[in-house]
Amino acid sequence: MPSRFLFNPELTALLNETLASSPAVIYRLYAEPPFALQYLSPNVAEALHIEFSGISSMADWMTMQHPEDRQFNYALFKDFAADTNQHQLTRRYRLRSHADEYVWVEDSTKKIERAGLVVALAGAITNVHQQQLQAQEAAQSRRLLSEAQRIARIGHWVSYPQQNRLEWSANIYEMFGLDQQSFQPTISGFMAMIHEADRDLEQQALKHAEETGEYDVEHRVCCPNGRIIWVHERGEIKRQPDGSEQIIGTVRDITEAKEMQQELLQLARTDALTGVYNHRYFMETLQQELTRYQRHGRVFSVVMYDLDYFKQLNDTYGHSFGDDVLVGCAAAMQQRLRDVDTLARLGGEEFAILLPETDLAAATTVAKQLQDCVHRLQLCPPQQIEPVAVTASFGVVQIAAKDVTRDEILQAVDQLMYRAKRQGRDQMVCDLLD
Ligand SMILES: Nc1nc2c(ncn2[C@@H]2O[C@H](COP(=O)(O)OP(=O)(O)OP(=O)(O)O)[C@@H](O)[C@H]2O)c(=O)[nH]1
Repeated sequence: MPSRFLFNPELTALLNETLASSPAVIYRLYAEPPFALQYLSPNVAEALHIEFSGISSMADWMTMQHPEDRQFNYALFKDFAADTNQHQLTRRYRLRSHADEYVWVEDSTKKIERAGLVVALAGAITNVHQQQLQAQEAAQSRRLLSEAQRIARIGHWVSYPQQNRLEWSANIYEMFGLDQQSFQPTISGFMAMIHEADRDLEQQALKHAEETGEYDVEHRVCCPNGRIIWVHERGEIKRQPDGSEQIIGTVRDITEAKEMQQELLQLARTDALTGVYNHRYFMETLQQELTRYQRHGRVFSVVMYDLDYFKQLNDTYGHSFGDDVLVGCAAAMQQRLRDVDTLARLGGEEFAILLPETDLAAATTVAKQLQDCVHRLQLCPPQQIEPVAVTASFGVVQIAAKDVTRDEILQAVDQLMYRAKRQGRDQMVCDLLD
């Protein structure tokens, strides 16, 4: 025990006896540098596992501290002692133990004042080693989790539907391009960020969650910075003892995967040479339109066309020029058609067009305009000045029987087109399929 006490020895003994088994080390210092020690409770070795002999001032205490904590800690302490507005200082630092290891302690110092003057500094030091290690471990786990979530583009959230309250992990703010300090998420605010076209999906997912407890949905989010991203959300409803609900979930940025999926889907639907739809997609779309007609009587027509004397064109000007004609012709047609129409290359130089909500008269008008498009193609073969005249033969059919199949439709329009070929080409043959 330090022997330099100002107190009455009897009182000191009493104090030492009282504090001997205390978990906190109690001390008292002079208020002026070098902050000499007035009193130190006798439990230092037991409570903090450190060797205290020879400690008589703050400077000595400093030598016991971890080199990384020392400077910062002393500066903090001196500022506190000098600052008349600061009455208490609490900080954590490491002290060298008997075993030459460092122990985390929490040191809380208060000013003792008499008649407005600081006469001493008194404090308590407690061993917080385990607590600090656990806190550091927890902080490290949080950092790792956050980092892993950032890499995986995942965030986690908790929503409280009854209170319109939403809590987001830091990654979500980053994902949506929002500032965590200034943006306050709410359920209604987030709902407003969901892409209009996906709101029904979201409502269905919420309804499903009410029934099953599980929430699972993919939708787009319109971020305030103008970016539109795709996310996959999964969650579980937790019912609280007070009857309220809480949904805990994750959100994953799947924009890249979605874009790739869309690209692949587009590739799978597209004819590589001309960029218009391919045979398979045309057949799917035709089936859908036929089903709509059978259910709701929504009228539609199909046009098929085939370029005339295309073999001759290939043979004369080369296959590559033939390709240019196919591409140029498809592009001209596409430009003329509506967004709802489906232009597809069925193979070779044969194309088909699905015209929803179009009767035979309107389909015939469209086919005439397409025929003009072909006539107007101004494509010059290599080393030629004059463009080549291109023509096509057209078959046009309006579906007027509900019991037909899509193969029968294709067969019918194909026959009409071949009739146009037989009748001399560069013309169209139109009919009802009833
Ligand atoms: N350049 C090019 N030619 C193709 C392509 N696909 C098919 N062809 C050619 O198109 C030609 C079609 O010839 P045919 O079926 O006899 O038809 P056509 O010469 O247009 O005669 P009609 O249709 O009766 O007027 C063939 O020579 C095919 O090789 C293609 O992708 N590019």
